[in-house]
Amino acid sequence: MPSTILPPVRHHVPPTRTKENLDYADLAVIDLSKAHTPEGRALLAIELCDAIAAQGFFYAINHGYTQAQNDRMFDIANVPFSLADEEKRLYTGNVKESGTYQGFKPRQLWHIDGGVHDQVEHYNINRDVTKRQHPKAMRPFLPEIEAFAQFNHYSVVHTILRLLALGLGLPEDSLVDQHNFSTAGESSVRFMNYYPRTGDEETKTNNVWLKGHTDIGSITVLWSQPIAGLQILSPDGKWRWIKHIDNALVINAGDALELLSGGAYKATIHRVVQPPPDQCACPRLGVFYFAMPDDGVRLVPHARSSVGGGECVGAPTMEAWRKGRTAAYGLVPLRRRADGVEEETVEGVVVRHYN
Ligand SMILES: O=C(O)CCC(=O)C(=O)O
Ligand SMILES: [Fe+2]
Repeated sequence: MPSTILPPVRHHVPPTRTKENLDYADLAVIDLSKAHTPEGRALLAIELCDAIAAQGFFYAINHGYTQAQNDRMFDIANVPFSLADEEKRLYTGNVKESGTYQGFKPRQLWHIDGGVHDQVEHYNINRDVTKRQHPKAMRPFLPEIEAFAQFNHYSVVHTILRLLALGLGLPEDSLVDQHNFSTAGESSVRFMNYYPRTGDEETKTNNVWLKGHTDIGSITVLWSQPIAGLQILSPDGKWRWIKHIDNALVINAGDALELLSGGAYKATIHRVVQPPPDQCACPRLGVFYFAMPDDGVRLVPHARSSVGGGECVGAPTMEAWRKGRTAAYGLVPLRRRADGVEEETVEGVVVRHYN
């Protein structure tokens, strides 16, 4: 029988939530425990499609992970950021050449604005945790990280994809069949740490830490954490804050889902800005699961869906899309439109960045 004693890890004490009265987005809360029956899924599919059409982002609760399991993953998430710089360098991925974020994404890689680069570090682990070597300090936690990836993939992402397929009038497993856990692809766990910036960096970027963007993959699962900063572009054109809910998931659609659904599920534009004054001095630790279709999936709409599709000449595969997007993001000059939105073209598709 496997041991139930988990390797020790320093406890990450989450900062208290902000007392500022922020303009929060009013997001739907989807109760995933209702997805266990076909009747429940039929009802949830309607709720979910309405939520995605209204705001693009939604919360998921009753997903099956306890608060204690969630806390433990944040403790583990903090481990890579406490390593010595030399160790971090050894495990830094070559983002531009490889078109993947596996390993460390160092600070200052991406240009944000006015010559200022990011202060975001992340450590990315493919759901196949054996794909790369990990720093020694991370190795004791790999079985838990793998179990966490499986939980996100099967219990959260597959559940959502079934509901989304139903919403398109497709057989329930149509999208699930394009997101296999063991097929080549880049669905990954990401631990992310934002470091406070200088006043000069804040001024030159208008307090933007991560520019307005859409995510590359199909579904992003963000494990809600107390430091405010994430904002979504609401349908009325205003940026609104995402509120923290204990042990909830904040979920959104990305580019790949927009392409597979023929635009029925839009990739929502979001950004990260400087947290409010009572939180802005703390590093902002995040835990994510970025789900992507399998590398070989061509990003064309499902032919039998209610939005039609199937024919999309020259549409990229997921592999080409994720590599093209990753290699370009924050690293290539952008075309600035008269309205301030910046553009680049990846695999023949126009990608926009918002400030
Ligand atoms: O840190 C956050 O809250 C969001 C990060 C994000 O949007 C991303 O990594 O794509
Ligand atoms: Fe994002």
